[in-house]
Amino acid sequence: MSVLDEIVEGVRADLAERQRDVPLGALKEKAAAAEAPRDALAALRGPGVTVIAEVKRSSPSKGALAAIADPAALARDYESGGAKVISVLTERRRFGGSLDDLAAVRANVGVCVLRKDFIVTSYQLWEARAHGADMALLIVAALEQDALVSLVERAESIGLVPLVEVHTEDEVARAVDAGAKVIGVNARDLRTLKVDREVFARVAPLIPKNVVKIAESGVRGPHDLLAYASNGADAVLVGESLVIGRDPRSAVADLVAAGAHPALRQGG
Ligand SMILES: O=C(O)c1ccccc1NCC(=O)[C@H](O)[C@H](O)COP(=O)(O)O
Repeated sequence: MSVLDEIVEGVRADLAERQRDVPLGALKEKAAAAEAPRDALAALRGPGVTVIAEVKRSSPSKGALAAIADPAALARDYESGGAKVISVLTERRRFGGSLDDLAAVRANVGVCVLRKDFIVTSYQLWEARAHGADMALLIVAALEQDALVSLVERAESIGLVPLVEVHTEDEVARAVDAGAKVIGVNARDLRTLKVDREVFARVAPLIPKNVVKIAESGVRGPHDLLAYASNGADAVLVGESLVIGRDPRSAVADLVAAGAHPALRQGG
């Protein structure tokens, strides 16, 4: 069984418990009462390279990264550094996250919020919206094509922008076929955990021009952002290097400054 399979197995077990505790009807009522979603597509298409900063306590590849007692405070630092989207890992077993983290971040920042998890059912999309998310991650490698297509449609119908994650050329074709408007190329192979920053350069040219392209994983600082941007990234998603550093606000500000360089794309 691959790491991804193991993670998804745990996610399904936790999900079954939540589904017993909170009926879908109650979740839909909570989603209806939530603040309207913010315009994530506009944030991603804005000028410069958009920085998506992640709240990440631990990971299967590195184990514990940072305690993050107050995810909302970290998210506020990210926002004041210039991040336009905050990614919140809500998976519990391997990443130490929760839906409470998502709600706390939503309540404390004005920018868009992404639910980063291993979403396999529409119930999780309703959870994301009910806890204030504007975007939700859908990982192509974790989904059959029919499920991917219906989750993309369902996410959009409830006001979420789906970030459809790929790692290979074939997965790009599946994401495009599913109607993704935002595709993230993860440099990390979720089956082996190996990070290869060259994957973006190889795979991104296959993504249609009108689709937002996000480079995920492996950004250690401005030089990596610039390399991804030179290969067409509209945004970068950064976790580990921000949470292990001493000053996440300045680390985000440095990335934002690099991404605002006039030689790079200027939005649209
Ligand atoms: O981070 C991991 O080890 C990991 C393992 C298995 C599935 C997903 C994993 N990470 C999720 C992510 O995609 C990253 O958190 C995100 O792209 C940020 O990456 P990084 O900046 O390298 O922390």
